[in-house]
Amino acid sequence: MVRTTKPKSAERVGKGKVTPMQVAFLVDRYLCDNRFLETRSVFRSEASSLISKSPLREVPCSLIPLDDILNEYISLKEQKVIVDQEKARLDQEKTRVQNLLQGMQDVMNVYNSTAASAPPPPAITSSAAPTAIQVAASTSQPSNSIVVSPLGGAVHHSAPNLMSASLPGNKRVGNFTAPSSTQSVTRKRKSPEVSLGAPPPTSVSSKGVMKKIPRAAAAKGTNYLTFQPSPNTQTPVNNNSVANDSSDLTSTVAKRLCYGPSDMSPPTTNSACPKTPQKQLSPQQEVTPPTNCTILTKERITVSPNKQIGSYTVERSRIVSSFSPVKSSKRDHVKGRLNFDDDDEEATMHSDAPASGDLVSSSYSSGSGSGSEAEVDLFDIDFLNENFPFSEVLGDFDLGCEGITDSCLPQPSDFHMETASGSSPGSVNENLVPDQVVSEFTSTVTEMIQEKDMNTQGSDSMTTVKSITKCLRILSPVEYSASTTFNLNNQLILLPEREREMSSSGMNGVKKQISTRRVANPGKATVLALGKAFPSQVVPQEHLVEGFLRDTKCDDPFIKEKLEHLCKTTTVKTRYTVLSREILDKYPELTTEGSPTIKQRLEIANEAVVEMALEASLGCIKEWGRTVEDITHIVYVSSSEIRLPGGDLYLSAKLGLKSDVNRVMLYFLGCYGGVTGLRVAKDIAENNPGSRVLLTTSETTILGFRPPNKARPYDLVGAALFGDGAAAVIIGADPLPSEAPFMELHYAVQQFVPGTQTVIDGRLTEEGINFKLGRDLPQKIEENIEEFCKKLMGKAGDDSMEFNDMFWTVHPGGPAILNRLETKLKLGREKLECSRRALVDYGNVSSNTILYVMEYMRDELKKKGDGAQEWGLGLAFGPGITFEGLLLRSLAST
Ligand SMILES: CC(C)(COP(=O)(O)OP(=O)(O)OC[C@H]1O[C@@H](n2cnc3c(N)ncnc32)[C@H](O)[C@@H]1OP(=O)(O)O)[C@@H](O)C(=O)NCCC(=O)NCCSC(=O)CC(=O)O
Repeated sequence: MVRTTKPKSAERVGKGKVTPMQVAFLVDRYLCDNRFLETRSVFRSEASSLISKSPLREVPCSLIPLDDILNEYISLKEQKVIVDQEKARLDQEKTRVQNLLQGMQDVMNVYNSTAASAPPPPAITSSAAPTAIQVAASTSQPSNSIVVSPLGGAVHHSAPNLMSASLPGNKRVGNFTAPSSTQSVTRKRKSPEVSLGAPPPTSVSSKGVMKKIPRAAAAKGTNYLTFQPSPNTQTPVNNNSVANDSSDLTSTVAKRLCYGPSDMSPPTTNSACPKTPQKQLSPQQEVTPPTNCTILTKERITVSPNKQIGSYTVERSRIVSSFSPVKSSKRDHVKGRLNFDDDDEEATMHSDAPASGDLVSSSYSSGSGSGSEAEVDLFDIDFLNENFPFSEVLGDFDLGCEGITDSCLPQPSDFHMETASGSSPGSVNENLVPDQVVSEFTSTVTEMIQEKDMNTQGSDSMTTVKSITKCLRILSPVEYSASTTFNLNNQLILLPEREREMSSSGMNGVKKQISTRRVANPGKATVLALGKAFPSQVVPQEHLVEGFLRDTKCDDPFIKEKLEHLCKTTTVKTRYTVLSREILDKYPELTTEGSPTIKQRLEIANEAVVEMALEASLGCIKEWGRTVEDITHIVYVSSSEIRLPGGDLYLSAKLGLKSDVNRVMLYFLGCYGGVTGLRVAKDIAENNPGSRVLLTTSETTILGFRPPNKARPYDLVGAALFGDGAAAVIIGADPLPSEAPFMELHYAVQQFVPGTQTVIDGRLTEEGINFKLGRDLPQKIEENIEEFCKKLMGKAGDDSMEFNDMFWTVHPGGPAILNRLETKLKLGREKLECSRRALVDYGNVSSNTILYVMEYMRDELKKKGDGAQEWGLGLAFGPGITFEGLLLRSLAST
């Protein structure tokens, strides 16, 4: 037993843990052991004060040799350096991983704000928006707020003086004290203002219409007469705008109102995603570390980013075995034998300072737990939300650390990696759908320190083994039709519909259904993205008559009354038009009956349709998320331009498509052209593996604008019904995980009704297009539609399916057509709701309209979730009379 009195603090050396007396004994022992007897004698006399204070005069025999202590000290120092280096390296790794995860989260946020958001509607805004609707003053009076009708010469103080509407065929509305057409067709709709009038006078483009208004000028609004919108009214367009504006896919143009003020308020962006508080992961179970110094940590986090239904699983398994007790006791042994205060006969005592072994293990053992597992529904996590705390959840996630082959770390000879990690870090679930895994990060950090050569007493050895296998698997962000199950390795997997049965009967492990989203049939064309665009001028229906009649210098009360009636019964509330005050100023001959103006009209139209098509295509490609280089084919549909080469080439060039993109131009099909485009794109996509087809439709009514005439009553129908715009979709089969198909084009049919070719009769003349619209069109459609629909339905392979079991995406040629179809097929009132909404919001925009309806239908099907129908029909009608039909399959969540 070695005892000493407690040293006074003033006598302490260094941190006060070793006393001069203890050192003196060690030196004395060293001199004795090495037989430095003379020196020892001198030392003993010189250090007699220290030695004499000790109750022991002689060095205890059991005192550990100084050499040994120093050797151990050096060894431990070396270990500490190694550990510090490793710790620094792991910190770097951690930073790297956190950056990586941040990047992933950013990508997810982008995904969230596009694919997961509802598509935007056409301009117009919520009445609640803090907006002043502005009406442009005449371009000739840029600085005042009075609207001047250049045609009538009258000065008006109200909006009805403004704008024009243009219509296809012979039905056109005139009188365009419209805003300068220098406003871009494609201006962002985020502007809080809906401007009605012309921007500051700008030089009129030689080409006519679509020059962009300088933003600053538009913002100043010096040439605008400002109207306050009614706070209590909101057009359906507004509703849709708010509901759909999040995707930012469409032309976000600051629209100018034509023909006066409206109750429209500016478009708003609605990209907010519901933020759901995250569930806390269940706390890890604390376990008492066993006494073996092996640390095994295994974490697997499997996340399905499907926000609808999903699962997030955290699996942590750690076994922490402390170091060999011998190790710590060795140190204690050393210390103890120096400690003269200890009561223990063996002079062992516990140190306040951590043992060197603790230094090695401390950075890993803190979270020691065992076999904990947390599982959280993605309903509550909102994985794609920007607040999803990836980095928090993943904490000290280690990626890419396989190479902990730091040469300074001794490798244990008896350590097997597989044993430690418990799984192969690189193993990929063989049950996953090909291409479904977007990314997988697996990392194994293994650290092994074997202290073999420490000069310690006895058989002490220290072996530290740390293996951390962490696997983050991000399944396809596509809301894939799948059931979820866990494979043998307990990895979460998603199975497509066609594999579900197999999984339910034969799969081992836990099976858990997290998503029932439908998968497109292999090889079938799907709609992968959608975009739309509109020209700058907005035409509020209630102001159309006055402006149109003024611009066309028509004062016939009969025509006025009839047009007013039709403006109401068409149900249209807003339309967009290329034709503007500026154009009418430049081309006054457009309002003169019989004047040869085809050249002027084409000058305007050719440029305008391509510009709108460009904007719609860009929005669509943005939503799609891939690059223009990935577009292999383009189908361009328009009945509003004529030139060689056609708009397909101009559009391809402006988009920067590859020069070997395969182009198809579909001219002058009329209102069914959008569905024809879908059919052609479908054929291309299904017959060219890997192809991606951009279908763009673009129309303006400028070719058919002309003054009203009693001899052409159908012109008035057109004036009250038609609008301008563009739309685009990407079509492709076998979607990639990064793509988000929402509709399958399952089957397509075109058919004409014999003997009806004169019902819609369009003729190109020197004066533009004359478009005769037969009164009997709704009836002809009614008579033939049922058989046509049944033909399409039959391809779904479900004999029991009835019309009301499907969703209906129908071109809204006019209310009479929709009403007759609804009555004939005994459809529920809600079945044609999307068609009616598109008609109200945009009017009949010819070939584009079906795509606007499809966009609304996409939203509806998503909203319905489980209640959404799987099968639907897409229908459009036009000259011929031609029916174009598609059997559609919704891929929305169910
Ligand atoms: C236009 C309507 C909204 C009007 O409905 P109403 O409820 O007012 O009642 P209504 O049908 O009696 O029509 C009102 C007045 O307009 C006249 N009227 C209606 N349609 C007419 C036409 N095509 N030609 C000439 N006049 C017409 C009626 O004779 C009547 O006049 P009076 O009182 O003097 O008797 C509706 O008829 C309708 O939706 N029609 C279908 C429009 C259409 O054809 N769309 C397809 C566009 S072409 C297309 O989409 C494809 C393509 O372009 O390729």
